[in-house]
Amino acid sequence: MASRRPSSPRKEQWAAALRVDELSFHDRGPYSFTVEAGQCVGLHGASGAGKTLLLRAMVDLDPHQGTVWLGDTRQEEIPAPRWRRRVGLLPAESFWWYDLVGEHFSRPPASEQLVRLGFGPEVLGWRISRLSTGEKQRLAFLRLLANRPEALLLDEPTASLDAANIKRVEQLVLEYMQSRQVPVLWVSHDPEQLQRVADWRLFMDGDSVLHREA
Ligand SMILES: Nc1ncnc2c1ncn2[C@@H]1O[C@H](COP(=O)(O)OP(=O)(O)OP(=O)(O)O)[C@@H](O)[C@H]1O
Repeated sequence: MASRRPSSPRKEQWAAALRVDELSFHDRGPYSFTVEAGQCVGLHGASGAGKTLLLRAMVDLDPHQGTVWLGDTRQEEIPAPRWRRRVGLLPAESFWWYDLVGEHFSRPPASEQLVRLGFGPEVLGWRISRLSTGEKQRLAFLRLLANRPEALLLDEPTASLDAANIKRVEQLVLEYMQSRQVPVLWVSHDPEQLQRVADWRLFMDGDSVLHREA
């Protein structure tokens, strides 16, 4: 983990921690943990353990008890769409509802980020139907960053990518996290990836328990 932090200029910073407070949903939980500002926590556990459900509850996509805090703001204090802009979820499978890539960006993506993930500006005119799975995953990630979320919830964000693009996405997340001091919760089945990106890890077992690991 020692060499993982790229240096980058400090931009706008929010520096708010993300705190999960006695969160339970369906028949799981309660879960409590904190991701500090500028920190990446890796979340792993067996398939079906409930990692995706946890992320969905954190952005109020499923019914739940307990709450989530971003700094001093409680999830239920602000309308769900606004909360989801502030706490950005990258789902394992991205959703696309318009014909063209560019129609899905509320703000234009940073051209430097587009280039780093292998795209030129013309990608904004591409049809969604022509995209490969990996292209969709990279573009969904860029769409998320373009909204400038104050916290990132990443559900297997590199599952469909080749080794070079995995490294680029990891690098971009860490730069964004560090320069804006956002908390990041990163779900992955790859222990080596979590070793590279995470400050510490949470293991979700089948008995609704989260174990903190170094
Ligand atoms: N709305 C729901 N209500 C109840 N159970 C659900 C609901 N959606 C999913 N599940 C179940 O909850 C379990 C946990 O699903 P989840 O997708 O969170 O697992 P996961 O840990 O993310 O797994 P994977 O690593 O395979 O992505 C699964 O058995 C799933 O079928």
